[in-house]
Amino acid sequence: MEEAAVWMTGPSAQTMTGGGGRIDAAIGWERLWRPITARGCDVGWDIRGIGLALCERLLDEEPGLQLCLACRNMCRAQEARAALLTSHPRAQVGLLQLDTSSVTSVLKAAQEVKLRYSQLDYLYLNAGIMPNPQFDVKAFFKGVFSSKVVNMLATGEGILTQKDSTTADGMQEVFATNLFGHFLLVRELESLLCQPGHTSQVIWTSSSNAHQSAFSLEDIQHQQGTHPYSSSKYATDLLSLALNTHLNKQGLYSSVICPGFVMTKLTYAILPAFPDFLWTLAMPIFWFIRMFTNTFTLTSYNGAEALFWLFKQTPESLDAYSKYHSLTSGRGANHIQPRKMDVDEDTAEALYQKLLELEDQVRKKEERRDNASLLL
Ligand SMILES: NC(=O)C1=CN([C@@H]2O[C@H](COP(=O)(O)OP(=O)(O)OC[C@H]3O[C@@H](n4cnc5c(N)ncnc54)[C@H](OP(=O)(O)O)[C@@H]3O)[C@@H](O)[C@H]2O)C=CC1
Ligand SMILES: CC(C)=CCC[C@@H](C)[C@H]1CC[C@H]2C3=C(CC[C@]12C)[C@@]1(C)CCC(=O)C[C@@H]1CC3
Repeated sequence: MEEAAVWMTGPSAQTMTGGGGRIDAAIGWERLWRPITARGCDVGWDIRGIGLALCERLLDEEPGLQLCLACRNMCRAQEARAALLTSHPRAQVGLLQLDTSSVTSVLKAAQEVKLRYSQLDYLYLNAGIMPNPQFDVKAFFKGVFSSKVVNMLATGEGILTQKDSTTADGMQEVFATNLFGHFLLVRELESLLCQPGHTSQVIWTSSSNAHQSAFSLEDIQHQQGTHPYSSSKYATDLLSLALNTHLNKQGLYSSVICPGFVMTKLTYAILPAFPDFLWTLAMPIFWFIRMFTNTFTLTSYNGAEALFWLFKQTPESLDAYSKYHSLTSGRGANHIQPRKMDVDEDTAEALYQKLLELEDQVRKKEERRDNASLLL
C-alpha cells in the first residue's frame, strides 16, 4: 500500500469539438485553448479545467508528487494523465473511475482507494456541474448600467438560472454531483484522512455564486428552485465548516476556495450560441473588466491559484470561516484573498445532520440492492 499525497475529483482534460481554425486566434492569448496534439478519444480543442491546471501547478512545485485523478470519463482521464506525464515524466499519476453523482460509483471508488493507499494528505473536491444554464440577457444589460454591476460580474448573481434533473438514485443531479457525492467520499475516506499524528486537507472548489438566498434547510437538494448550482455551492461552504467542527481534532482540516470567473467548459456552456470568434473578441473586454474586478481570473492557471496556495499552507493556520479567493489584477498578477463566508455554525450543523440521515438512507438502499443481486 502506498501513501497518496494528493487525490482529486474532476481534473480531466476537457475537449471542445468543432470550432475549426478560428480558435487558433486565441492560442497564446493567455493559453485559453490548446490544440490536442496526441489525439485520443475526442477530436477537437482542449480547454483545461481548473483541476488539470492545478495538477500541473502541483507537479511544477513537486515533480515527484503522487497524484490520483478521479474522473467519470476514463478516456479524458487518460488524456489528462498523458499530458501530465509529458510535462512531468517523474510524476506518479494514478487514475480512478468516479462519478460523484452516483452512490454506487462513489462507494466503489472509495473501496478502491482504501485498497491502494494507506493515507491521504490532500483531497481536492473539484468536480462540479452547472447543467442547462439560462443566461438572462435582459437582467445582464440592466445590471451593467446599475450600481450592482461589480457584484453581478463577480458573482453572476441575478443573471443565471439552471434546469436540474434527477439521478438514477433519485437525487437532484446538481446536489448529488457537487455536494453529496463528495460528502459520501469524505465519509468513506475518513480513516485515510484521519490518521493518528497526521494532518490532512480537504479542499473544496466552491464559488462566489454561493448565495445564502438560494439555499434552504427545508430543501437541501433544491428541488423547488431555479438556482441549484448556487444552492449546492452555499451548502459546500456550510459543509466545510461542519467538517472542521467535527473532524479538526482528528487531524482533518477542510477549506473552500473560489477560483473567480474562469473560461472552461462549464462557463462556455452559459452562452452556447456564442460563436468562437465572439468569445475571442470578448477577451479584450474581459481583460478591461479585470481592471475593475480582479475576480476575472479567466485562465485555469490563474483560477487554480487558491487551490495551489492551500497546498503550501499548514492546515492549522487556515480559517474555517473564510473562503480563499483566487484573484488576478489588471496587470495579470495573481494573489489570494481570504473573505469571511456568510455561514453560521448552527445552520452548518443542521445541514450536516441532514446529510448524515440521507447517507444512512442511501447506504440501506445500496445494501438492499446488493442483497437482491446476491439472491439472483
Ligand atoms: N469556471 C468558473 O468560472 C468557475 C468554476 N467553479 C467550480 O470549479 C470546479 C471546476 O470547474 P471548471 O474547471 O470550471 O469546469 P469543467 O467543466 O472544466 O470541470 C469540471 C470537472 O468536473 C467533472 N465532473 C462533472 N461531473 C462529474 C461527476 N458526476 N463525476 C465526476 N466528475 C465530474 C468534469 O468531468 P468531465 O470531464 O467528465 O466533464 C470536469 O473534469 C467546479 O466545481 C465549478 O463549479 C467555481 C467558480 C467559477
Ligand atoms: C461580454 C460578455 C460575453 C459578457 C457575459 C459575461 C457573463 C457570461 C459572465 C460574467 C460573470 C460571470 C460569472 C460566471 C458565469 C459567467 C458570467 C456570468 C459564474 C457564475 C460561473 C460559475 C461560478 O461558479 C461563478 C461565476 C461568477 C461570474
